[in-house]
Amino acid sequence: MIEASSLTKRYGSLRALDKVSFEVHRGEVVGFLGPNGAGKSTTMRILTCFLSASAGTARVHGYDVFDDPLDVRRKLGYLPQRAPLYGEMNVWEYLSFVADMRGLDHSLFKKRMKGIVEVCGLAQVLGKDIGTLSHGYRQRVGLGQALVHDPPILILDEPTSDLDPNEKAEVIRYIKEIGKERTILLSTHNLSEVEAACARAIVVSKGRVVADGPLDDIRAKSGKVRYVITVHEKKVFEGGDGYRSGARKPPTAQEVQEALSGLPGVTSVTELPTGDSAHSFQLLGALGGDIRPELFQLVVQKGWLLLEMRRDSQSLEDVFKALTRGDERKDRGRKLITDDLDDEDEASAAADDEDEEDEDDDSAGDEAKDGRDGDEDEGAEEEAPAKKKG
Ligand SMILES: Nc1ncnc2c1ncn2[C@@H]1O[C@H](COP(=O)(O)OP(=O)(O)OP(=O)(O)O)[C@@H](O)[C@H]1O
Repeated sequence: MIEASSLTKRYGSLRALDKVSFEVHRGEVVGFLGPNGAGKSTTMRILTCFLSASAGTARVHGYDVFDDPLDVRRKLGYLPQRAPLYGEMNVWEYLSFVADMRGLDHSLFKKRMKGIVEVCGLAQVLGKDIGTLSHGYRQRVGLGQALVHDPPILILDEPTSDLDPNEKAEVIRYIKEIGKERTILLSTHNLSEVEAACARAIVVSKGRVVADGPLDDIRAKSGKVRYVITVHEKKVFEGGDGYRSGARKPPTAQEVQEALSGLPGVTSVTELPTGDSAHSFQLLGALGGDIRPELFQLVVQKGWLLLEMRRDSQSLEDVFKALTRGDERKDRGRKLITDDLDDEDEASAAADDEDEEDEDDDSAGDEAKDGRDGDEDEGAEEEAPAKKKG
């Protein structure tokens, strides 16, 4: 449904995308992950025909984003980072306006609205001015506008940024619902959202794809497995049994740490924050083995009171950090275009750079014109639609 092939994008001397390639298949909800400045929005804006690539190709639902932008736009709904909303319109008027722009006749729009209102949770606010809505509701309206023409593919650029935790959870719930029948590419910084909504993720760092696959495969990328063990620090049982009796003294954190570090296969032991009455440690070990039996034996032998023991592959967050380490907002170290341009790239770079000097996030729609498609009106439609008079 989405196919990006060696997409490269230069902004002046900065190579924002460097041969980005991936595919998204029918029915998938794919997380598009990366730190600030990794190139997520740039990729999404190319896929949605708001920006032209400096090199490479992209197809959406079989249509080329450069050659067939109108067909591409018919097949996809796009929620940019800042949803294109008009504060003084009420929700119904706004969605009806978007439907007009999409060429939907009114009866079809009304029919569609039933589903959209339900799936985006808009029933309570249809008559309210958008300017008076909370961020969470505005994002739901943004989702609604992306769905008006019933597209099979949705591209959502950080739809939950700026939302409070409750609003985030709500919007993710609606995205999951929408994802039952559609293909979705969802960019976010929030790893728990990816874990909640997606089975697969693509991780980008410094303009390159550094991981692409099912979440479990990405978690396993570190090749390490994590154990968490928590023992009680001073538990005394009613009947006098527990640490107070016999030789069993409450263990100190140092004692526990040393004993855990001595287990075979353990590569690192880190203390985790806990309440006052427990010692908790994270252990890293090789993916192949399982040291839980040895852990259990150690606990028994030492007479510790075990509160928790679990084993999981490293968290997505750990792997994400490892994969994108050194990717900084300021683009330090990002490859400059003069590094390794081929002749063709170099010839077009100067012209592209001139075109792109004026680009900023609010000038959507003015970029798909550098010789690839030139369809400016359509480009302006989604991200900054011209408002209808009257
Ligand atoms: N119009 C532009 N002109 C010049 N540089 C740009 C422009 N848009 C983006 N960039 C740069 O390109 C790189 C990729 O930006 P992009 O917005 O695609 O990243 P992102 O992963 O979406 O980041 P964020 O999560 O912060 O939105 C960044 O270094 C950014 O500063």
